[in-house]
Amino acid sequence: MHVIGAGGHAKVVIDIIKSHNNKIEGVWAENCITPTFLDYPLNNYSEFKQLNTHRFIIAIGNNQVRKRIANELMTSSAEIVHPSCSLSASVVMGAGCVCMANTTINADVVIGDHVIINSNASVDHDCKIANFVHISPQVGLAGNVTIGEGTHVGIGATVIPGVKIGKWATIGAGAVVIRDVPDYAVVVGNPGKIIKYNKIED
Ligand SMILES: CC(=O)SCCNC(=O)CCNC(=O)[C@H](O)C(C)(C)COP(=O)(O)OP(=O)(O)OC[C@H]1O[C@@H](n2cnc3c(N)ncnc32)[C@H](O)[C@@H]1OP(=O)(O)O
Repeated sequence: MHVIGAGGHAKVVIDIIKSHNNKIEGVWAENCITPTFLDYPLNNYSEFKQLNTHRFIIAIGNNQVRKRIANELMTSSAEIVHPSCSLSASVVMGAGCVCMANTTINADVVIGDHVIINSNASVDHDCKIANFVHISPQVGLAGNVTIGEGTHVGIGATVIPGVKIGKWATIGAGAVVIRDVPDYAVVVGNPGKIIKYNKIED
């Protein structure tokens, strides 16, 4: 498996790949400031396309960067699921997703492409999570929550049933979201309130 990215998120993804006894075939980064990453030689991402392989994971936590690279590569990529993840058989998951340790994803959840479900997060029945979303560690999504493309739900946030969160929004760490959130909104606190809007071109 090839890993694109050489930051903290990539370290955790590499651990998951190794937990399945799969080999790390190469690590690739846009800015190779060091010759190695962990124990692996660091390769320049600009040369990755020439490999023409679908055995890769985009291990970059930033949702916009992950989307740009996914659009550049245009091939399906692997999904990485930690062995401790509790995944309902009815979950539908797109390409390039990462589910980290101790995540729970319950019945009829639909997850798009290149989504991160981070450690100890809980995604309950019938949630719909669009492409390039990041659900941070310890997040709790109740049933029937909808999350739009590119949104980042911060560590420890909670979302009550049926709430719809728009695209490229940010939910602050520890927020309790009890109302729908518009596109690009940044929401913090309990109950969650909008403090500003992201300036993102998607
Ligand atoms: C494995 C991993 O590491 S996964 C990564 C997980 N990362 C996260 O969970 C990060 C989540 N990010 C946050 O919570 C951030 O604080 C954000 C995105 C909500 C806001 O960040 P910024 O845009 O830099 O806002 P800034 O720090 O200037 O704060 C603006 C105001 O909101 C308040 N605020 C910021 N974050 C929060 C929060 N989580 N809860 C309550 N209030 C908050 C600040 O106190 C400040 O209030 P003030 O104007 O009265 O002083």
